[in-house]
Amino acid sequence: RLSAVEKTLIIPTELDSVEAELEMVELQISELLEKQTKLNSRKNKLLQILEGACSSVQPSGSSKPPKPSFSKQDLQHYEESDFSWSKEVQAKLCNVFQLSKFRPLQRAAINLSMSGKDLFLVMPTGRGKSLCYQLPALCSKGFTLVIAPLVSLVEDQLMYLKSINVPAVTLNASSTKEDSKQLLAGMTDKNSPFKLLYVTPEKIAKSKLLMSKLEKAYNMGLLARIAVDEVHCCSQWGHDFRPDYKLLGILKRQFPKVPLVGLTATATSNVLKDCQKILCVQEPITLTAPFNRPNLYYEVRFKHNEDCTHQIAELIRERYKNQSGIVYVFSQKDAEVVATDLQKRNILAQPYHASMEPSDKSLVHQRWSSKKIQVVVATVAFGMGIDKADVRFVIHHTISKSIENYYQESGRAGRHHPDCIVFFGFADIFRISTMVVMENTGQQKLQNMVAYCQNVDRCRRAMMAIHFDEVWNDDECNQMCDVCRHGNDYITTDITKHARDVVAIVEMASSMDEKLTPLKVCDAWMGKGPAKHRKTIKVTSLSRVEVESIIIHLLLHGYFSEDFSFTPYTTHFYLKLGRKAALLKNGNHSITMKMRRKVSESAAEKSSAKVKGKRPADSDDRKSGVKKVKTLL
Ligand SMILES: Nc1ncnc2c1ncn2[C@@H]1O[C@H](COP(=O)(O)OP(=O)(O)OP(=O)(O)O)[C@@H](O)[C@H]1O
Ligand SMILES: [Mg+2]
Ligand SMILES: [Zn+2]
Repeated sequence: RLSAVEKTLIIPTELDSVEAELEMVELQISELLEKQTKLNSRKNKLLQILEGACSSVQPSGSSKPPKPSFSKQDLQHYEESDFSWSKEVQAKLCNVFQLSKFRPLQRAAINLSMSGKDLFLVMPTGRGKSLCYQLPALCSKGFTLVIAPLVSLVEDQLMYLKSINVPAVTLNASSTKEDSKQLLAGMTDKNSPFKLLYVTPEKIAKSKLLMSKLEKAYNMGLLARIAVDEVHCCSQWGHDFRPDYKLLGILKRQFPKVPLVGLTATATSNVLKDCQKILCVQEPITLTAPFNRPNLYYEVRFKHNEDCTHQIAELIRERYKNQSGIVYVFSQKDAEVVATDLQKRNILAQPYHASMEPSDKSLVHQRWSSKKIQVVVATVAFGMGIDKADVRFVIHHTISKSIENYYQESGRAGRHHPDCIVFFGFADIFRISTMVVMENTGQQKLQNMVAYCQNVDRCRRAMMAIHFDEVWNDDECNQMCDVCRHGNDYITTDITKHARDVVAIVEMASSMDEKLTPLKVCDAWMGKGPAKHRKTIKVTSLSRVEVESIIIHLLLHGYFSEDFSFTPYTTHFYLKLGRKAALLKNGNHSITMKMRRKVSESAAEKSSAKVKGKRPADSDDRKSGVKKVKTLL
């Protein structure tokens, strides 16, 4: 038997090696999971392609004729506006919802639903799915039952509906007895005191009283429709499975004659098939609005902090002369500052953010819509109800906090070949990161956005498509993104040595019980840190942009990770070693990275001044004669 002393000597060593091995196992697990996700998405893609191929080569004499699916002609029929309810629908669109026209597929979805069909509606986030059940609810006898996953989501909807005087209610844990009683009575009132009843799926599962009232309303013909929002939550294969959604099959079983509409922004065909089974819907029609907006040009530019507003001003004054646009910024303060900066440069710009008086906000909106001002410098608060066809540019002064947000914000651009440019700044990543620190998947979503910006070799649309789980063919971009337009304007480099050097800096700091922010790490690595660090650091000769790109790459790939520290006033972002950092100890491990070729800045600037009216990408295009290309590293 080991003596106590021997134990204290031997066990720590073994513990170390077990821990190291565990780390490796965890790493392998996470890599396998990543691989699984990729393979699954590839599988789905192949299945869909196969599905398409099979249906087009179906032999005519085959024993099982293909199921009649919803054809283009069918869709055309439902896009018409000569149904018996069309006049009322149009009037309510204008008078109640205060919208001038439908967005793609909204009319078809509403007509299908009004015709009593079961429907799955897949439409990108922010495109107006809610209208597709709210408007029919107003044009039908009785009320519509809406299932939504979150109380907060329901509250948002109720607030909005209240503001436009649509009677809607919810039954949840915080409803008082008196309210619940009144509400339940309303369900069987022929005069329907409300047109929409929102509940969470738990409520359906748990409240027998609710089910019995629904039954009664159904028998009286007052249950007009069932809407299941975020319908992908039914399926375990979806990205947001909620067990209570599994029980919603009861609705179609109990109320087979009530049309159901399921809504989601992201669902593959397999997920939808699963939802169909779970919800017990026989033959739903699926309408899918393509996420792709072919006329938008997507571009990412590096942000060199001080002159970002200058660059934006140049763009607005030259390329977008007299044309409307939006500049999205990170904070209310930024909105004020950037707007003032632009004004100083003789651009008609005004800020827009949540703390402004409602009357001021609508004044800015009005002035912009009527072209009295050219640019709105806005936080994300600027969004609701913007539908201006001639928005020529949407420039992001700061990256969005997720691809979903970016898609939605850049989507505010109009129909005439607008440019969507995002300025990708190193420091901004950490500002946003600390802002979303409390959100469940905040960091992951931000990382995806950062990866979108950092990407140099994949079509921007492809990146979004993958994110939204869409089938995508790279040719469809038509060179309408900077990556497609510039083809192979990047190089692949081995950065292992650099990675070791910069990881060593963070390691050194932590051995001295110090924490470094990403900016401090950059400085230290470039030899600008405090003297006590400089002795032990291998100072790099890389440029600032290169240094930043490498740190971002290491962060995205798990060699670094975020280390938050909270004070009563603010949250700090420090870098610490990530789960993969240990791999660098292995002499055989290597890291490669794809980087943009660096165009000599003065040359780029000169040519961008010349290409008035051309697309931004042309300014640093190889074709435009900029030959001074210096490769990175
Ligand atoms: N036809 C239209 N014209 C202009 N704006 C519209 C139209 N239809 C809807 N909108 C606006 O679009 C915004 C987003 O709508 P909605 O909340 O229904 O999106 P959604 O598709 O449900 O997105 P998510 O997937 O994020 O839930 C709302 O501000 C709504 O007023
Ligand atoms: Mg919605
Ligand atoms: Zn592209």
